[in-house]
Amino acid sequence: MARTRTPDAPGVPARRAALRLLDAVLRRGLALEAALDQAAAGLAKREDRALAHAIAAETLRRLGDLDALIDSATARPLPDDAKARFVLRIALVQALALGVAQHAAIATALPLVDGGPRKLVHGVFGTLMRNQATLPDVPQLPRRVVERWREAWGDTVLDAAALAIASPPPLDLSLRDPAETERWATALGGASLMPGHVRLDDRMALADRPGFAEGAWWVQDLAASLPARLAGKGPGRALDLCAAPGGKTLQLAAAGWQVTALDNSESRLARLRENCERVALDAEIVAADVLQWQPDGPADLVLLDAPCSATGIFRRHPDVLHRVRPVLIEEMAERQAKMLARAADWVRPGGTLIYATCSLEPREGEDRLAHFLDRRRDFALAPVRADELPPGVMPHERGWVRTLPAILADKGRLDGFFIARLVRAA
Ligand SMILES: C[S@@+](CC[C@H](N)C(=O)[O-])C[C@H]1O[C@@H](n2cnc3c(N)ncnc32)[C@H](O)[C@@H]1O
Repeated sequence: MARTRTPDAPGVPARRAALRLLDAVLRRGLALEAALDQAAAGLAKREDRALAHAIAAETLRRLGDLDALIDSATARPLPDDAKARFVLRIALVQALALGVAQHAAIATALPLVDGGPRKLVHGVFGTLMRNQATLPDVPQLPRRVVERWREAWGDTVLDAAALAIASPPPLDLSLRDPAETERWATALGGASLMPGHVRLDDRMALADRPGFAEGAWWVQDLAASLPARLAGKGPGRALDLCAAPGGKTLQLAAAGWQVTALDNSESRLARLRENCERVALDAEIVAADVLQWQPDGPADLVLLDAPCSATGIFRRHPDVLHRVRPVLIEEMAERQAKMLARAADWVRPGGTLIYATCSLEPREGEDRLAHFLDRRRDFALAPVRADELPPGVMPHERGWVRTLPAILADKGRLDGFFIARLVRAA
């Protein structure tokens, strides 16, 4: 006979959704954002959905430290996938990182154990609280990430990456009109790191901020805004490949390009369309697969913001720290090589190709560029100059851009991006 569960007390459904989210990321390898709709399906209130997301995201940022605490308080380590471990992570992260009162954190977590070891969970949580357990100031990164990034970038960048997840990332805005940078930085109470950019530190709702309704700006990480900045100004025909939700489309359109924005995700294109409408900028929108589609003719500019492991945006998407494995990186690198080969064919002689990924994996950046230049003698790097980048960000000596979490450390840091600008021989 099916067991009926007594209805959850207030506060429990959000924690149950957080548990489903963690399960989706850690046991099924899904992306946090992709799992959110299903995990939070039963939650009527937006605040509950936001709380479930915040608990899961902070748990993923702090996973190693939470597990170390749990292991310090159990006689034998709980299996990695034990429900008791998941529930303890959820209770502890609330009490130690999210400012939830201890009694509320444990009272709303215990019902998640269902028929499991409630006493054990209660006991471990109680012991840690009595011992005044704390989380370290600098979170530990997962071992696999440490190994990969140490080899690629060294210890300084690794330390910066750990520090980068200790505090919430700033919110960057791109302005429709860079000439109005000072005006909007003042009106929004933010700081500008280069023309057309404003950085905010508070978490006020976007729609309540000056300039939102009139479409004066859109949310876009500063590093993510660099590829389209490096395209310069139109006029000309631009293909924005893998365009949704459209940050770069808006930049290109605002800079005077006649943009065709292509993506294979209808739902993400719907957001691109909304963004274009709000900001009153125009683009031709195409729902298609880069690996199948053909344009009518060549373009002056092709920007390929290729799908990637997204490990460069680990501050906002900490799930990548746990679910991205070498096999996924290789799959992505292969797809990027195919996309880049097609994108290159669509650039007119003398035109520009920009390749970008929000990844901290050289396989998706530097290696892709080397592989491409080896095969396409009709393309050469158009070296990026320091004065095209925010002060404090330098191009690589060979002309591409690699942003790392150690850059602009005192100003809120940057996401990890790789950007190469190439020209096709005339
Ligand atoms: C890094 S995101 C793009 C971000 C976007 N350029 C921006 O600035 O807002 C990568 C995009 O690639 C799209 N994508 C993945 N595979 C694709 C394919 N085969 N053809 C077209 N788009 C694809 C995804 O739907 C996703 O929107």
